Amino acid sequence: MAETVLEIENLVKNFGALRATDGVSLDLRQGEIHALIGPNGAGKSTLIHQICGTLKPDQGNIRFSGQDITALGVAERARLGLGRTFQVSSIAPEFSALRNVMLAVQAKQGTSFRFFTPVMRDRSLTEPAMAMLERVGLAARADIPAAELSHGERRQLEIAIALALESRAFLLDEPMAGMGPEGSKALTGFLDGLRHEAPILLVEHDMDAVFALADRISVLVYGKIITTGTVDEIRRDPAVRSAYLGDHA
Ligand SMILES: Nc1ncnc2c1ncn2[C@@H]1O[C@H](COP(=O)(O)OP(=O)(O)OP(=O)(O)O)[C@@H](O)[C@H]1O
Repeated sequence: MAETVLEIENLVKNFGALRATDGVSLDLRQGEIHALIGPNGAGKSTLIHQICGTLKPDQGNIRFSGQDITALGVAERARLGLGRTFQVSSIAPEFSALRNVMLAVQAKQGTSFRFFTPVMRDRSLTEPAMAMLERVGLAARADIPAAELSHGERRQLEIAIALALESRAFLLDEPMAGMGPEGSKALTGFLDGLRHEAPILLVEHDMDAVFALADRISVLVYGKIITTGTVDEIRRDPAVRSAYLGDHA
Protein backbone atom coordinates (compact mmCIF):
# COMPACT_ATOMS: atom_id res chain seq x y z
CA MET A 1 0.00 0.00 0.00
CA ALA A 2 1.18 3.56 -0.69
CA GLU A 3 2.75 5.47 2.17
CA THR A 4 0.33 7.37 4.44
CA VAL A 5 1.19 11.07 4.40
CA LEU A 6 -1.62 12.47 6.53
CA GLU A 7 -3.45 10.55 9.21
CA ILE A 8 -6.40 11.86 11.19
CA GLU A 9 -7.51 9.87 14.17
CA ASN A 10 -10.78 10.19 16.05
CA LEU A 11 -11.08 13.96 15.66
CA VAL A 12 -13.82 15.75 17.62
CA LYS A 13 -14.84 19.42 17.43
CA ASN A 14 -17.80 20.90 19.29
CA PHE A 15 -19.38 24.30 18.73
CA GLY A 16 -21.41 24.62 21.94
CA ALA A 17 -23.93 21.77 21.84
CA LEU A 18 -23.21 21.01 18.18
CA ARG A 19 -20.67 18.27 17.47
CA ALA A 20 -19.45 19.45 14.05
CA THR A 21 -16.70 16.80 13.86
CA ASP A 22 -17.76 13.57 15.50
CA GLY A 23 -14.92 11.09 15.78
CA VAL A 24 -13.49 11.45 12.26
CA SER A 25 -10.61 9.20 11.18
CA LEU A 26 -9.20 9.30 7.67
CA ASP A 27 -5.90 9.11 5.87
CA LEU A 28 -4.27 10.49 2.75
CA ARG A 29 -1.79 8.31 0.88
CA GLN A 30 1.05 9.15 -1.47
CA GLY A 31 -0.14 9.69 -5.05
CA GLU A 32 -3.87 9.82 -4.39
CA ILE A 33 -6.77 12.21 -4.52
CA HIS A 34 -9.00 11.54 -1.53
CA ALA A 35 -12.27 13.44 -1.90
CA LEU A 36 -14.37 14.46 1.07
CA ILE A 37 -18.01 14.95 0.18
CA GLY A 38 -21.18 15.54 2.14
CA PRO A 39 -24.26 17.75 2.31
CA ASN A 40 -24.11 21.40 3.35
CA GLY A 41 -23.28 21.74 7.03
CA ALA A 42 -21.85 18.20 7.26
CA GLY A 43 -18.62 19.57 8.73
CA LYS A 44 -16.23 19.49 5.75
CA SER A 45 -14.82 23.00 6.24
CA THR A 46 -14.58 22.47 10.00
CA LEU A 47 -12.47 19.39 9.34
CA ILE A 48 -10.20 21.17 6.84
CA HIS A 49 -9.70 24.03 9.33
CA GLN A 50 -8.53 21.55 11.97
CA ILE A 51 -6.14 19.89 9.53
CA CYS A 52 -4.55 23.15 8.43
CA GLY A 53 -4.45 24.45 12.01
CA THR A 54 -6.91 27.37 11.98
CA LEU A 55 -9.22 25.48 14.38
CA LYS A 56 -8.13 23.44 17.37
CA PRO A 57 -9.78 20.04 17.78
CA ASP A 58 -11.32 19.14 21.16
CA GLN A 59 -10.08 15.55 20.86
CA GLY A 60 -8.09 13.41 18.49
CA ASN A 61 -4.78 13.48 16.65
CA ILE A 62 -3.41 14.59 13.32
CA ARG A 63 -0.16 13.12 12.03
CA PHE A 64 1.67 14.46 9.00
CA SER A 65 4.73 12.77 7.48
CA GLY A 66 4.97 10.64 10.61
CA GLN A 67 4.91 13.61 13.00
CA ASP A 68 2.11 14.53 15.43
CA ILE A 69 1.09 18.04 14.33
CA THR A 70 -2.06 18.37 16.47
CA ALA A 71 -0.53 21.07 18.65
CA LEU A 72 1.25 22.98 15.86
CA GLY A 73 0.09 26.30 14.42
CA VAL A 74 -0.75 27.06 10.78
CA ALA A 75 2.70 28.42 9.88
CA GLU A 76 4.53 25.45 11.38
CA ARG A 77 2.27 23.02 9.51
CA ALA A 78 2.85 24.94 6.28
CA ARG A 79 6.60 24.80 6.87
CA LEU A 80 6.38 21.03 7.16
CA GLY A 81 4.75 21.01 3.72
CA LEU A 82 1.03 20.94 4.44
CA GLY A 83 -0.28 23.18 1.68
CA ARG A 84 -3.71 24.65 1.96
CA THR A 85 -4.51 26.42 -1.25
CA PHE A 86 -7.30 28.69 -2.39
CA GLN A 87 -6.83 31.00 0.53
CA VAL A 88 -6.90 34.44 -1.00
CA SER A 89 -4.53 35.59 1.73
CA SER A 90 -1.52 33.81 0.25
CA ILE A 91 -1.57 36.05 -2.84
CA ALA A 92 -0.34 39.64 -2.87
CA PRO A 93 -2.82 41.20 -5.34
CA GLU A 94 -0.64 44.16 -6.34
CA PHE A 95 2.32 41.96 -7.30
CA SER A 96 2.63 40.16 -10.62
CA ALA A 97 2.00 36.42 -10.80
CA LEU A 98 5.76 35.90 -11.18
CA ARG A 99 6.60 38.06 -8.18
CA ASN A 100 4.07 36.16 -6.07
CA VAL A 101 5.74 32.84 -6.85
CA MET A 102 9.19 34.39 -6.38
CA LEU A 103 8.20 35.36 -2.83
CA ALA A 104 7.39 31.72 -2.14
CA VAL A 105 10.67 30.54 -3.71
CA GLN A 106 12.52 33.10 -1.61
CA ALA A 107 10.69 32.01 1.56
CA LYS A 108 11.66 28.43 0.86
CA GLN A 109 15.28 29.34 0.15
CA GLY A 110 15.30 31.35 3.38
CA THR A 111 17.19 34.26 1.80
CA SER A 112 15.59 37.62 2.30
CA PHE A 113 18.51 39.98 1.67
CA ARG A 114 20.12 40.38 -1.73
CA PHE A 115 22.56 43.24 -1.88
CA PHE A 116 23.80 43.22 -5.44
CA THR A 117 20.97 42.04 -7.65
CA PRO A 118 17.60 43.74 -8.03
CA VAL A 119 15.09 41.10 -7.03
CA MET A 120 13.29 40.85 -10.40
CA ARG A 121 16.63 40.14 -12.11
CA ASP A 122 17.76 37.52 -9.63
CA ARG A 123 17.76 34.36 -11.71
CA SER A 124 17.95 32.12 -8.66
CA LEU A 125 14.41 33.35 -7.96
CA THR A 126 12.98 34.11 -11.40
CA GLU A 127 13.94 30.78 -12.98
CA PRO A 128 12.34 28.44 -10.43
CA ALA A 129 9.33 30.77 -10.15
CA MET A 130 8.88 30.79 -13.92
CA ALA A 131 9.19 27.01 -13.97
CA MET A 132 6.34 26.76 -11.44
CA LEU A 133 4.17 29.07 -13.53
CA GLU A 134 4.88 26.90 -16.57
CA ARG A 135 3.88 23.79 -14.66
CA VAL A 136 0.49 25.27 -13.79
CA GLY A 137 -0.04 26.74 -17.27
CA LEU A 138 0.30 30.38 -16.24
CA ALA A 139 3.65 31.34 -17.81
CA ALA A 140 2.04 33.61 -20.39
CA ARG A 141 0.47 35.62 -17.56
CA ALA A 142 3.64 35.97 -15.50
CA ASP A 143 3.73 39.79 -15.63
CA ILE A 144 0.05 40.38 -14.90
CA PRO A 145 -0.78 41.70 -11.41
CA ALA A 146 -2.51 38.95 -9.42
CA ALA A 147 -5.52 41.24 -8.91
CA GLU A 148 -6.16 41.19 -12.67
CA LEU A 149 -6.05 37.41 -13.05
CA SER A 150 -9.29 35.51 -13.56
CA HIS A 151 -10.76 33.38 -10.81
CA GLY A 152 -9.33 30.20 -12.35
CA GLU A 153 -5.94 31.78 -12.95
CA ARG A 154 -5.73 32.83 -9.31
CA ARG A 155 -6.28 29.22 -8.31
CA GLN A 156 -3.51 28.14 -10.67
CA LEU A 157 -1.31 30.78 -9.05
CA GLU A 158 -2.15 29.45 -5.57
CA ILE A 159 -1.02 26.02 -6.69
CA ALA A 160 2.20 27.42 -8.20
CA ILE A 161 2.87 29.06 -4.81
CA ALA A 162 2.12 25.82 -2.97
CA LEU A 163 4.47 23.96 -5.35
CA ALA A 164 7.20 26.55 -4.77
CA LEU A 165 6.78 25.99 -1.03
CA GLU A 166 7.41 22.29 -1.72
CA SER A 167 4.07 21.17 -0.31
CA ARG A 168 3.98 17.47 0.50
CA ALA A 169 0.17 17.36 0.62
CA PHE A 170 -2.55 19.67 -0.66
CA LEU A 171 -5.80 20.54 1.10
CA LEU A 172 -8.16 21.91 -1.52
CA ASP A 173 -11.41 23.40 -0.27
CA GLU A 174 -13.92 23.62 -3.13
CA PRO A 175 -11.48 24.54 -5.90
CA MET A 176 -14.23 24.35 -8.55
CA ALA A 177 -16.45 26.92 -6.81
CA GLY A 178 -17.24 29.85 -9.07
CA MET A 179 -15.62 28.26 -12.14
CA GLY A 180 -17.38 28.04 -15.49
CA PRO A 181 -17.50 24.71 -17.37
CA GLU A 182 -14.29 25.43 -19.29
CA GLY A 183 -12.42 26.46 -16.16
CA SER A 184 -13.64 23.37 -14.27
CA LYS A 185 -12.50 21.13 -17.08
CA ALA A 186 -9.06 22.71 -17.19
CA LEU A 187 -8.68 22.58 -13.41
CA THR A 188 -9.83 18.94 -13.34
CA GLY A 189 -7.11 18.06 -15.86
CA PHE A 190 -4.56 19.97 -13.85
CA LEU A 191 -5.49 18.35 -10.51
CA ASP A 192 -5.33 14.96 -12.18
CA GLY A 193 -1.60 15.52 -12.74
CA LEU A 194 -1.00 17.34 -9.45
CA ARG A 195 -1.64 14.18 -7.38
CA HIS A 196 1.73 12.87 -8.58
CA GLU A 197 3.48 15.91 -7.07
CA ALA A 198 1.73 15.52 -3.71
CA PRO A 199 -1.48 13.80 -2.59
CA ILE A 200 -4.65 15.88 -2.42
CA LEU A 201 -7.45 15.99 0.12
CA LEU A 202 -10.23 17.48 -1.96
CA VAL A 203 -13.44 18.98 -0.58
CA GLU A 204 -15.70 19.53 -3.54
CA HIS A 205 -19.41 19.86 -4.31
CA ASP A 206 -18.93 19.36 -8.05
CA MET A 207 -19.65 15.64 -8.28
CA ASP A 208 -18.51 15.38 -11.91
CA ALA A 209 -15.08 16.57 -10.83
CA VAL A 210 -15.08 14.29 -7.77
CA PHE A 211 -16.05 11.22 -9.78
CA ALA A 212 -13.50 12.05 -12.46
CA LEU A 213 -10.65 12.60 -10.02
CA ALA A 214 -11.00 10.70 -6.77
CA ASP A 215 -9.08 7.54 -5.99
CA ARG A 216 -11.10 7.29 -2.79
CA ILE A 217 -14.10 9.18 -1.49
CA SER A 218 -15.14 9.67 2.13
CA VAL A 219 -18.71 10.72 2.81
CA LEU A 220 -19.29 13.00 5.78
CA VAL A 221 -22.81 13.33 7.22
CA TYR A 222 -23.56 15.21 10.47
CA GLY A 223 -19.88 15.27 11.38
CA LYS A 224 -19.29 11.52 10.91
CA ILE A 225 -17.72 9.64 8.01
CA ILE A 226 -20.42 7.16 7.02
CA THR A 227 -18.24 5.38 4.46
CA THR A 228 -14.98 5.51 2.51
CA GLY A 229 -14.56 3.79 -0.84
CA THR A 230 -13.72 3.98 -4.52
CA VAL A 231 -15.91 5.95 -6.92
CA ASP A 232 -17.82 2.78 -7.85
CA GLU A 233 -18.31 1.73 -4.26
CA ILE A 234 -19.61 5.16 -3.31
CA ARG A 235 -21.96 5.34 -6.30
CA ARG A 236 -23.44 1.97 -5.36
CA ASP A 237 -23.68 2.54 -1.60
CA PRO A 238 -27.38 2.75 -0.66
CA ALA A 239 -26.68 4.77 2.50
CA VAL A 240 -24.76 7.36 0.46
CA ARG A 241 -27.46 7.52 -2.19
CA SER A 242 -30.14 8.25 0.37
CA ALA A 243 -28.02 10.58 2.52
CA TYR A 244 -26.43 12.57 -0.22
CA LEU A 245 -26.07 11.59 -3.84
CA GLY A 246 -29.70 11.30 -4.96
CA ASP A 247 -29.78 11.97 -8.68
CA HIS A 248 -26.01 12.00 -9.03
CA ALA A 249 -25.65 8.25 -8.36
N1 LIG B 1 -17.46 28.88 14.09
C1 LIG B 1 -18.60 28.19 14.21
N2 LIG B 1 -19.40 28.36 15.28
C2 LIG B 1 -20.53 27.66 15.42
N3 LIG B 1 -20.98 26.73 14.54
C3 LIG B 1 -20.22 26.53 13.45
C4 LIG B 1 -19.00 27.24 13.22
N4 LIG B 1 -18.47 26.82 12.04
C5 LIG B 1 -19.33 25.89 11.55
N5 LIG B 1 -20.37 25.71 12.39
C6 LIG B 1 -21.47 24.75 12.23
O1 LIG B 1 -20.86 23.47 12.11
C7 LIG B 1 -21.55 22.68 11.16
C8 LIG B 1 -20.56 22.25 10.07
O2 LIG B 1 -20.23 23.40 9.28
P1 LIG B 1 -19.18 23.33 8.08
O3 LIG B 1 -19.08 24.72 7.54
O4 LIG B 1 -17.96 22.67 8.54
O5 LIG B 1 -19.94 22.40 7.05
P2 LIG B 1 -19.59 22.12 5.51
O6 LIG B 1 -19.78 20.67 5.31
O7 LIG B 1 -18.28 22.71 5.19
O8 LIG B 1 -20.75 22.93 4.79
P3 LIG B 1 -20.75 23.58 3.29
O9 LIG B 1 -20.76 22.43 2.36
O10 LIG B 1 -22.04 24.34 3.28
O11 LIG B 1 -19.54 24.46 3.20
C9 LIG B 1 -22.70 23.53 10.64
O12 LIG B 1 -23.86 23.19 11.38
C10 LIG B 1 -22.24 24.94 10.94
O13 LIG B 1 -23.36 25.78 11.14
